Amino acid sequence: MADDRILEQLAQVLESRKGADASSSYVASLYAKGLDSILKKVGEEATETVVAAKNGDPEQLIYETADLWFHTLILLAQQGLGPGQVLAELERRFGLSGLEEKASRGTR
Ligand SMILES: N=c1c2ncn([C@@H]3O[C@H](COP(=O)(O)OP(=O)(O)OP(=O)(O)O)[C@@H](O)[C@H]3O)c2ncn1[C@@H]1O[C@H](COP(=O)(O)O)[C@@H](O)[C@H]1O
Repeated sequence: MADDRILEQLAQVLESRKGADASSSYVASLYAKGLDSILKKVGEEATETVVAAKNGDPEQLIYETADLWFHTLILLAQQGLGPGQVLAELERRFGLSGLEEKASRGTR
């Protein structure tokens, strides 16, 4: 089972890359290229994720989804946001749907 703190840990690394040397860090090089380049990568990775799903290849789908999540985290960081805010929004929706209560009672 993967450690679900990885998103926050990765977000900390992404934050630390702000102002880092672009020649030694992929993330810093993407920050240096600016928002449009980050958005282009997010779009590409989303397309590659769709293709992986259409190909019916689970391993490729996991790999491409990781690329998509990673580049989305870079986008959030560049915009001064982080995964905590997205997770809080998902948690809020989960609570609104009533599933949270049912899950805690073990009756889905
Ligand atoms: N998770 C990743 C990660 N996933 C993908 N990539 C890089 O993202 C780039 C683009 O990925 P693609 O799949 O699109 O590869 P590509 O199409 O061949 O590359 P492009 O020509 O499109 O740039 C590649 O150079 C990958 O190495 C990543 N680079 C870094 N990380 C994490 O980010 C941390 C900080 O990285 P640095 O800033 O490089 O130190 C690392 O410790 C890792 O944990």
